[in-house]
Amino acid sequence: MLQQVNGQETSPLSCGNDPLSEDLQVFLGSDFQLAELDDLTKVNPVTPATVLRCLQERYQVDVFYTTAGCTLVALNPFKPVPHLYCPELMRDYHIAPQLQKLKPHIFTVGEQSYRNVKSLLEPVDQSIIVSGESGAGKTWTSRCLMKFYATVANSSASQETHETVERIEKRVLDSNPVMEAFGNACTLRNSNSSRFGKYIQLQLNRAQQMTGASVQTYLLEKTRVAYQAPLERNFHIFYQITKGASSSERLEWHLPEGAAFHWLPNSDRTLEEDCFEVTKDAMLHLGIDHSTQNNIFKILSGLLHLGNIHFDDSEDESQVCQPQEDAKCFVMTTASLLWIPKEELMETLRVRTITAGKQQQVFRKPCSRAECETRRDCLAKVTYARLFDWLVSVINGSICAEPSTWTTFIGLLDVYGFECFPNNNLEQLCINYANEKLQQHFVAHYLRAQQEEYAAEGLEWSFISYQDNQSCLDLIEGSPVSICSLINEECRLNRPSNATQLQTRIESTLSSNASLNRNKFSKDPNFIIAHYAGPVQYQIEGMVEKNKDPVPPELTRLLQHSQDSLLQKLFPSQEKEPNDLLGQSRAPVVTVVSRFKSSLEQLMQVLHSTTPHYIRCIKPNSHGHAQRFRAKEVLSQLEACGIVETVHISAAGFPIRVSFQSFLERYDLLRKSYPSQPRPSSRLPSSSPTKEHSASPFANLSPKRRWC
Ligand SMILES: Nc1ncnc2c1ncn2[C@@H]1O[C@H](COP(=O)(O)OP(=O)(O)OP(=O)(O)O)[C@@H](O)[C@H]1O
Repeated sequence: MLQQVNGQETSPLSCGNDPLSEDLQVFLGSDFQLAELDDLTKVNPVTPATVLRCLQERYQVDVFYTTAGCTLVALNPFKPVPHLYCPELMRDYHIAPQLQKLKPHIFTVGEQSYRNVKSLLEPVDQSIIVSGESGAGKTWTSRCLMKFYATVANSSASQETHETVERIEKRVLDSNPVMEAFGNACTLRNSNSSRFGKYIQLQLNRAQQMTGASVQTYLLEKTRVAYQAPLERNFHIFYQITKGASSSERLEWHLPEGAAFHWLPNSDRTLEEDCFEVTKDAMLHLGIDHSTQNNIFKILSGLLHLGNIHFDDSEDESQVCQPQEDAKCFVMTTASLLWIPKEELMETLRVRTITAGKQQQVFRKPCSRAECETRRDCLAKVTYARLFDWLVSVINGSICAEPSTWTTFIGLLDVYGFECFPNNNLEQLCINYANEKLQQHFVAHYLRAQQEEYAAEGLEWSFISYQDNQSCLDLIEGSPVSICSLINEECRLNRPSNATQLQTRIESTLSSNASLNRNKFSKDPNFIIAHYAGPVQYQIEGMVEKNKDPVPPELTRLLQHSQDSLLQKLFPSQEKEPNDLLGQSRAPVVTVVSRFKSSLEQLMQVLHSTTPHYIRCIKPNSHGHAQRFRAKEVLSQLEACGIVETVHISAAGFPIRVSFQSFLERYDLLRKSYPSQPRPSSRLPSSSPTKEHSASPFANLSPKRRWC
C-alpha cells in the first residue's frame, strides 16, 4: 500500500510497516546525498529499490533528468519549468567543453548526438529514441529537442545563411502544431496524446546546419474520427474549427455557434490545444494557402455532419433503411460540404453491391441499420486517414531539403509506448509489437553488444543476464508461422472469421513458444503474450476484420465522384479498387498488420544504420499532478524498460567510452610529460571502452593539471 509522507507517496518498498529491504538500508546508510547522484551507475547496490529511491529524492528537489548508463531517464515535471528549456541553457550545453560535466539533460543527449555528427565517427547519422507510456513526455521531449537543434544548428552561420536556416527551421518547427492538431487528441491519460507514431529526420549539411527535415508517420488511430471512448475527445482539429471559426467561416462550413455533433464529445472542455489561429498560421508557413485550408476545414465539417446521420431499422430486408427524421438535413449538408450528389451518398450508405457469377452480374442488397452506420463510419475514417497522409506529404514537400544539400541526419523517434488495457485488440498488438522491436534494438545494441565487445577484447567481465525478447518476437512475427501470419492468413482465406477457431489455430501451432498463453477462465476467445514489459491479454473477436480494414469499393467510388478539388486529389479516379481483399485477385493481401510490419522493418533498418541514443520518459503519477511521485507506478515503468539491468551493466562495466583518437588528442600533452607510459595498442578498435578514471595513468590529476 502506498503511503503519504510530506505530500510524497513513498515506495511500497520503503514504507512504514515493512522493514526496509537490506539493500536499501545499506544504500541509505551510505554518505551519498541521493538527490545529487546524477548517474544511476553510482547507486550502490544497484537494485530496483535503490534506483527508485534515488529518482524519488531527485524528483522531490525538482531534478528531473538522471543518467542511467547509455540512457537518460526523464521524469515528467507536470508543471512549467521554463528555466530548464531556455535558449541560454541550450547554448551552455552547446558550448560546454566537457558535456558530461554538466547536469544530465535532454540537451546533453541532443548535443552529444550533434557532436557525434561533427566528429564523423561511423555511424555518423544519429537517432534519439524517445519512449515511455502515454503522457510520459515523449512529444514534449521531441519538440524541445527540435527547438534545441533549431537554436544550436544555426549559431555559427553567417548572416545570410542564418536567415535561410532560420526560415527552414521555422517551417520544421511549424510542422509540430499542424501534426498535433490533426494527429493528437485528449485521452484519459493525456490531454494532448499523439494518436500516431513519428520519426522525424533533421537533415544537416556539411557545416552541421539544419537544411530541412522529413517526417515518417505510423499507424494513425483513425477509428477516433467516428468513435471516442467515454470522457475522451476526437482529434483536436475538429474542436479548433468549431470553436475558432469566424462568423463567415461558420456560414460557409455550416457550423453555427453551439451546434451539437455526435462525433464531438466533451467540447465544453477547453484545452490550450484548441488554438485554431496557431494551426492556421503554421499551415500557411508550410505553404498551405488560405483556399486549400478552407477546403480542408470544409471537408472536416462535412465529416462532423456525416456523424449526425442516424438510420431507423428497415421494415424488412428488401427495404433500405431511412435516415431518422432529424438526420435529413445532415444528409443535405454533408453532401454539399463534400461536394457529392446527395442521392449517391444515400445509396452508398444504404445499399451494398455484390458482383457475382461468370457474367460478373451486379446485385444490390439493402444494408441493415448497423451496416449503414458501419459504412458511414468507414467513409469518415478513410477520408480522414487520406487527408492526414496527404498533409504529411505536403509537410514533407515543404520541409524536406534537396538530397544534394544535406549529408547527415539526426532522427527523433516518438512512438506510442507499451499499452495494456482491460480490452486489447489489433491496435495494441501493433503498438506492443513496435515496442518489442525497439526493445530488441536496445538489447542488441547495448546490453548484448557491449558485453560481447568486452569479451572480444579479453576484458575481465562476468556476463550479466538480461531479458532477451527474441522468443516473444518470434511469436508475433516469426517465420514460417506467427500470430501475425495466422491473422493475415484468415484475411486471405476470405471466409467468415471465427474467433474460437483462430484461438485454436494459434494455440495448436504456436504452443511450443513459451511467450504464449491463454486466459482459460475467460469465455471470450483470447491469447496472452508475455511481453518484455508484462503479459497482455488480447481479445480475438474483431481482430481479423480490423486487420482487413475493408473499404467497400462503393465508398471509394463515391468520393472519386466528388467535385471538391482536394477530395479529387485524395481519391484519384484512376485508382485501382482494392479487390484483392475480396478474394478476386491473386495479389498478396495488404492488411493492417502486413503494412505495419513492413514500415517497422524499414524503420529498424534506418535505426540500425545510425548511432542510437535513448531517452526513457517516466510518468511520476497517472493523474498528471506536479510533485507527486507514486513509487509503484514508477517502478513498473522502470521495469518495463529494463532500466535496472541497463544501470547494472553500465555500473559494472565501462560507463565512459572514449575512442582512442579522442583519448590521444585529449591526453597527448601529458604523454609527452610521461614518456615511459605504455601507448595503447593500435590494434584495438577505435571505439574501445575506456574506464576513464581508472584506466588513465593520469586519473588522479585535477582537470586543471590534466590540461596544463
Ligand atoms: N519537460 C516537461 N516540462 C513540463 N511539462 C511536461 C514536460 N514533459 C511533459 N510535460 C507535460 O506532460 C504532458 C504529456 O506529455 P506528452 O504529450 O509529451 O506525453 P507523450 O509521452 O507524448 O504522450 P502520448 O504517448 O499520449 O502522446 C504535456 O502536455 C505537458 O503538460
